[in-house]
Amino acid sequence: MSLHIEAKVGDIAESILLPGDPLRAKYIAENFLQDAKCYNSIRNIFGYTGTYKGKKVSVQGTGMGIPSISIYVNELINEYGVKKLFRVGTCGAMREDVHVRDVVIAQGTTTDSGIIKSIFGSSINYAPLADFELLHKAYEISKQSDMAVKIGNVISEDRFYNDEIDRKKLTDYGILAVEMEAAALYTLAARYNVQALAIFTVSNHLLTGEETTAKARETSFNDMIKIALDTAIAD
Ligand SMILES: O=P(O)(O)O[C@H]1O[C@H](CO)[C@@H](O)[C@H]1O
Ligand SMILES: O=c1cc[nH]c(=O)[nH]1
Repeated sequence: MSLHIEAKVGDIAESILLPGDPLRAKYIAENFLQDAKCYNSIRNIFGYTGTYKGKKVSVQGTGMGIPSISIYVNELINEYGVKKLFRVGTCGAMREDVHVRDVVIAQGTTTDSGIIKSIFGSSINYAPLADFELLHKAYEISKQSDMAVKIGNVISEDRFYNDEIDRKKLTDYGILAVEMEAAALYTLAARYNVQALAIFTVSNHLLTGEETTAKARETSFNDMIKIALDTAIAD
């Protein structure tokens, strides 16, 4: 048992999906995994282990923001030996060529979070990147299934409500979308020499104000979840 996860060592698979929303973890366990068992309910940040196509996979909520995901990622890697981590999150589209319900995969992340400065100081602008092997597999899987996927740079912002950031400049420099955790996932995965990939469903559009209905979101979430699970079990 770690401080925030009550599982025993061995209860959590080496490959894990990480939604921010603990109820999305429950949804994934109930709809995609066989024989899923809940191993964590501390703070209602649920975690489950089951099988997908015969292989052991876990899914763990991480909460919102870099401080929260950092706790779970640290404990999963260092206390439970997790090796492949897939964030399955929602994001807000920032460009016209990214649409609501698209799947976005973060090849790299940009961030205004203090995590980079707190590790590297002010003279290094570290670039948190996806694991290339996982990114390549996820891209191939999405192509085989004809899923619309955009791959590129996303911004992991510290504040959900942020009207002071220069979004025009960020989109001019290629940022596709905004979310709140991937930069920490990629930075910690690099630090501990494990593999990580962040996959998103676009839940809203920052330019048009468009949002998804709960039902539409569920279907497009499913594409993201399938890409993550099939990549998680690929050899
Ligand atoms: O849907 P999740 O995975 O929580 O991700 C996004 O949604 C939350 C904000 O509503 C933040 O955690 C953001 O990164
Ligand atoms: O962080 C997030 C996640 C989804 N949509 C947003 O606008 N921001």
